[in-house]
Amino acid sequence: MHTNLTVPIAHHMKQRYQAARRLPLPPGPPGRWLLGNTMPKSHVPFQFARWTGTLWACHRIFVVIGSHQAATDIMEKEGANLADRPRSIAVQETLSDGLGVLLQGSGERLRRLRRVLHAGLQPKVAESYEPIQTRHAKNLVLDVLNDPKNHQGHAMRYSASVVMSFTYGKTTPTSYADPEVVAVNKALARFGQAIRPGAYLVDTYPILRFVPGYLSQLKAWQKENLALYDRQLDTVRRQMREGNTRPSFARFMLEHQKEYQLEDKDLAYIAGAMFTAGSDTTASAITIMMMAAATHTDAQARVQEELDNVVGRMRLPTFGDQEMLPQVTAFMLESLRWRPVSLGGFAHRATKDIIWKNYLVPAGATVIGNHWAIANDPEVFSEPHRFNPQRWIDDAGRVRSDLRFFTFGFGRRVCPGQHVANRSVFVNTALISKIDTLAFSDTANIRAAPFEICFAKRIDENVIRELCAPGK
Ligand code: HEM
Repeated sequence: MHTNLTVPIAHHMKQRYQAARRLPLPPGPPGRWLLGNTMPKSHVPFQFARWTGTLWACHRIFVVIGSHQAATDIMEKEGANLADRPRSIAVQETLSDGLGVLLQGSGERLRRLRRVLHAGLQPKVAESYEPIQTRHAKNLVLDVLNDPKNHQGHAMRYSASVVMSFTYGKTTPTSYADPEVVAVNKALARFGQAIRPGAYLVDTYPILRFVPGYLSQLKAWQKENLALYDRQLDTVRRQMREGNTRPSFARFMLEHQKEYQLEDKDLAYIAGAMFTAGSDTTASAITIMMMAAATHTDAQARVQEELDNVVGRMRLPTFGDQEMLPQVTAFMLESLRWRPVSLGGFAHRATKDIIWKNYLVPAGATVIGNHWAIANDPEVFSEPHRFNPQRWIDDAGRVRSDLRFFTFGFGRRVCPGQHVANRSVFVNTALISKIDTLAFSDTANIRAAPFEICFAKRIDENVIRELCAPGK
């Protein structure tokens, strides 16, 4: 948080808070008298990263956290007072019928959901999914070699297949055109669209929910989603009755439904949430890692050297090698810091007043840890714009245990899928084929081995045509 920024100008509100609680709010960007700050319409995370501090909008207080220290002190240490989410009428109450995990407010239901998520995704269980990840990562590498242009599509197929495998025990390699994957992706796209800040005015003006027809589209999607998730869980139930299920998260929940006090609807929704939360995110992390590899060949060469030394070329790297592969781990950690998947972070809500360095984060405030700003905090990550995996390595050549980035969010709402996700990124980083900038023909004048580049235009082609027209 930049304490040198000027205070917001929604003065009357600010003074009320200060008088009541005697401490100032963290300073933020200037806003307009009475109206407070105008919320950005696009590229919200980047805009918020420039605006760290307190914002006022629509009579709500937003505290945007942009430094590593403030994230540690507030989001982590005060995690118990920030486990709540701001109310979400459009997505949580309507589209998800109050059943979603990501936007569930704090309290008894959240505790039950997180308990079962933790049990089904904790490190020991995540370890049991490693063979699934290894198998699909090998397919990903073969797909990339076969059709390099479509590497992003392959990463998406990888992530979708892995989620479907460990959630429902699907064994067949999932294609992205698989009707089931198409259906869950449709649900995911609708969720993604609805959750965009400002997508539904009803979250600012709750009265709108009484306007006839206003929420009807979301309600129709809600029915479709629930039917889809029910069908998927029913398949596992049927397989259990027939005695031919494989271990999966869904089976685990069905077997322990009583113990975790979950209703049928909860189960269907939690399993469905695995895809929503874990598919695109993982694909994006893998693609970022590949982007880093393609654009930082020196850093990648170091990873390849380590792989050659530790694993050699007669076998593939495995999870068992990770301890001995600090460069692979560092490359992955740096990719996740360099371009954080959850760029803007998810909103938490303070349920108690939090005091930080003589500032007040008042109860009721929406508190957002801005991953982009924190990743670029020069106090912790020197030259933050540089992609430098070595920042994660200590003097003894090991992965530093004293440095961390908040790839998976904060405190009590930290991503429960992190152990599964990290394994996916690790195994794909270790398996990804080498980008060799010394791959030339053995001839007097060298010729580069085939490689692909995507060109983006800087100048519109019509302008180029015009400039190149005869007589110009
Ligand atoms: C690289 C991949 C992933 C990234 C970067 C990621 C990141 C995140 C972040 C930032 C949050 C919100 C944390 C906060 O509110 O502070 C979150 C929540 C969540 N993630 Fe992930 N995630 C990934 C993969 C996964 C996977 C594979 C799963 C499931 C297997 C998963 C399940 C969830 C769930 C259920 C939540 C909601 C938790 C809650 O609100 O209490 N995520 N994730």
